[in-house]
Amino acid sequence: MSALTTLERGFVRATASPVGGQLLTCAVDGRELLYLSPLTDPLSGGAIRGGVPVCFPWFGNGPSGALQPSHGFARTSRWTRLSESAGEVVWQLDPAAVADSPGRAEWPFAFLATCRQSLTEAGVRVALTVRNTGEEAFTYEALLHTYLRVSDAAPTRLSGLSGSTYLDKPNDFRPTVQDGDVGFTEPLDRIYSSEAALVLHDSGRALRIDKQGSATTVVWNPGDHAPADVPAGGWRDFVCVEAGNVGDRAITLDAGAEHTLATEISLIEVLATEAGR
Ligand SMILES: O=P(O)(O)OC[C@H]1O[C@H](O)[C@H](O)[C@@H](O)[C@@H]1O
Repeated sequence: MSALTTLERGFVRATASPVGGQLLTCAVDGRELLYLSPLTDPLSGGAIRGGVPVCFPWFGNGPSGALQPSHGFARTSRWTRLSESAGEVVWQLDPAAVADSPGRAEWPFAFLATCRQSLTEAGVRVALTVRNTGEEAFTYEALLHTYLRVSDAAPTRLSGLSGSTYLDKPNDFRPTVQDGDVGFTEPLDRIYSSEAALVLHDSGRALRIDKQGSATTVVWNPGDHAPADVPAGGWRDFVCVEAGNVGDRAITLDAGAEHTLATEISLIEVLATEAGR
């Protein structure tokens, strides 16, 4: 298994893994924007807990609720590094790379996926392009499952979703309208219908989350019931804000068509408390 890729542009540094074609870390002037669990191994071939996993061609267990692996075969597949420069890496996944992957038989279409990770002046842009290289139309879900590092999830607030409707997963996907900022004082798992840009207010800083080609945003924090590859209390170290097209906003591509889903994470404000540390 080849090593991690490192990127550098100005004050921004990042690392990425061929497993999942996945961005792992991105620091601006030494301030890490992404969470990466200390219990995860980015080269083992299993799902990586943290960074920006690429979920494709389905979200969760798919429209039927029965598909495996969770979030599709792309995140545990080995992607090919197509090109690399100091500030950008492009990964590619094609049918040959997933021929033996669990779940491939349930989604057998001809596709080409590229994931472009480009450093910006204040963070990183991740863009997933999926092309239909076959002769029949297909439908897929995709999600850039971004783990944003925070100093403490509990007082963190996410603005930009007020007035949007979300499906509340823990409550049988009940449609609910967001009133004001999203807080993280309790576990949450929501699928918002929204194309809006967002701002995450941590106690020491603010991150801006921009999206393109994305009709849904998933917001997730597991609270104390975090998966086993998150250390005890580790839920406080991240919130997931995930640009995607899932559920009834899945993408259908005709033969030869392509679609790009992108998210850009930028450090926009550092408060005195963090600037001094
Ligand atoms: O444990 P994973 O397969 O990585 O999934 C982690 C989480 O991803 C998304 O945010 C889903 O909305 C959650 O329901 C899921 O628990």
